[in-house]
Amino acid sequence: MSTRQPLSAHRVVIKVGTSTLVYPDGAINLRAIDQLAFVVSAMRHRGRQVVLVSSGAIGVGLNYMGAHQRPKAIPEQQAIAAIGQTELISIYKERFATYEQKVGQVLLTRDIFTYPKSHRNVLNTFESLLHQNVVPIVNENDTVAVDELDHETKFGDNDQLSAIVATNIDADLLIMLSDIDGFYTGNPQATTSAKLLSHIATIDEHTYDLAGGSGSRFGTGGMVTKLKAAERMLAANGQMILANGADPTIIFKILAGDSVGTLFG
Ligand SMILES: Nc1ncnc2c1ncn2[C@@H]1O[C@H](COP(=O)(O)OP(=O)(O)O)[C@@H](O)[C@H]1O
Ligand SMILES: N[C@@H](CCC(=O)OP(=O)(O)O)C(=O)O
Repeated sequence: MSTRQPLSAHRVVIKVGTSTLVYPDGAINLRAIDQLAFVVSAMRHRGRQVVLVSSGAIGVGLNYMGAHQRPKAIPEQQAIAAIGQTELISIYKERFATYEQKVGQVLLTRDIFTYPKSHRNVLNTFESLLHQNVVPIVNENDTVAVDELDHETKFGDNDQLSAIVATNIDADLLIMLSDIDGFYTGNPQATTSAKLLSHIATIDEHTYDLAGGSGSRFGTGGMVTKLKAAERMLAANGQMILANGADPTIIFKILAGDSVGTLFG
């Protein structure tokens, strides 16, 4: 199965989507969160530096409030995210603690890196956390982010946020876990004949033609934002792997060079 080189990346960003953390019926996938804590802790103990970018605030918030539908109004979504983020991070803290791994919460907006002083402060925070062997758990600061056209802090896109974080902290590899085995020649939910692409060296408009929107009820990005994230990584001479997060121990296979998911770059 091992058709790729093992990935020696020292600094790795892992992005995990709502679809990995929340079941389609709205329940929290505690097993996935536990496995994630196990894998990330193991990577850390083997000398890698890992940053986790985790979605799920809205999905977990809906579950916590016993709601089944994502509210339409932005303030209500932001309130649900505030509630869910608290719950999400406390689950992470507890699960990571069983593997003797400390975590720190970092909430960011996408434009943070465009302001020199905040940029410097955020980078210093990451460096300090990593230096202290603490795993930063990042999400968008959903209560601050706004949903305005042409405004960079558009609400709800952790795919691009993860690539912005990865390129700014000079991570070599972005592992993006979703609810699908990788990038297909079309949205598999709409096109049954769609085929998995194992390697994409360059991204152009033809690649975007193959990408569709989100397949889950609580996720936001779909494949377009994942391609944009991959483009950012490639432009910074990094790599991105899109793989299925149903079993987060797939990360061990990815790092070993097994041919799973789609490798960009
Ligand atoms: N070309 C494609 N290849 C794979 N999945 C695609 C493609 N186009 C659209 N999709 C959809 O994108 C979904 C993953 O995006 P999303 O629902 O936002 O997940 P996440 O919550 O992990 O970010 C898949 O489940 C699939 O339905
Ligand atoms: N920040 C929001 C959603 C962000 C988002 O991009 O969601 P997803 O498409 O599942 O990665 C949350 O935590 O619910």
